[in-house]
Amino acid sequence: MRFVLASASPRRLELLARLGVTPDAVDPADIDESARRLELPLPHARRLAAEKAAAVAARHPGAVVLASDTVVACGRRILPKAEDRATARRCLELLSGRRHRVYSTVTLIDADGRARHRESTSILAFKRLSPQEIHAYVEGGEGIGKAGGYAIQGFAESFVKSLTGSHSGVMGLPLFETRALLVAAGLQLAGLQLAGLQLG
Ligand SMILES: Cc1cn([C@H]2C[C@H](O)[C@@H](COP(=O)(O)OP(=O)(O)OP(=O)(O)O)O2)c(=O)[nH]c1=O
Repeated sequence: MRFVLASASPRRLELLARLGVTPDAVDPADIDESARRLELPLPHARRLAAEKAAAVAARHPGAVVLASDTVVACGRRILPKAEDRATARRCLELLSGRRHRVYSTVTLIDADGRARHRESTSILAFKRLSPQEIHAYVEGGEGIGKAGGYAIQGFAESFVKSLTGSHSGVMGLPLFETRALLVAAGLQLAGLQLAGLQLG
């Protein structure tokens, strides 16, 4: 069975490797990720994971395709993926001293073309960040290319006063939900087998 990861994110490939899964191909969907007017954060994340999976499945008939989307949200507001320093700074100013949510959605299309979906919601509280801390973090560049302008897998973990939910979900691929989808599609998870654990 061919397995295709529909993602350009190196974090997703790394996280998948923790489940003992190496895709046969990595084929980023490259779809329009802009939010629709009045679209709320979770429906937005659901729609994008589904659209990424469908776009890539169309290019790989008969393969199992996994896609994911991660959205950082402050209330009803979707924070952008910070493609430059000015955007990253605005995101951190907004997140400073507040609680926010991170939605990570996963869609898996199996070899028969059936789509299954899971999602994880995390609630994080950031410490209050001084202008100097924001400046230093943004100049360091770690948050560039990341939703919400920060990377929990890096220095930004030290901004997190509390996290309820999924650390891997915040990074981009929630492993609990992903494992369940892979097992349901009949993929062999080497890590679990080596450990002699039961799947399912
Ligand atoms: C909040 C947060 C996000 N991110 C990353 C994960 C995702 O790569 C990115 C969110 O953007 P996404 O649009 O979910 O993913 P992507 O465009 O990078 O990759 P693709 O659509 O091809 O799968 O932000 C972190 O790495 N750490 C974090 O703490």
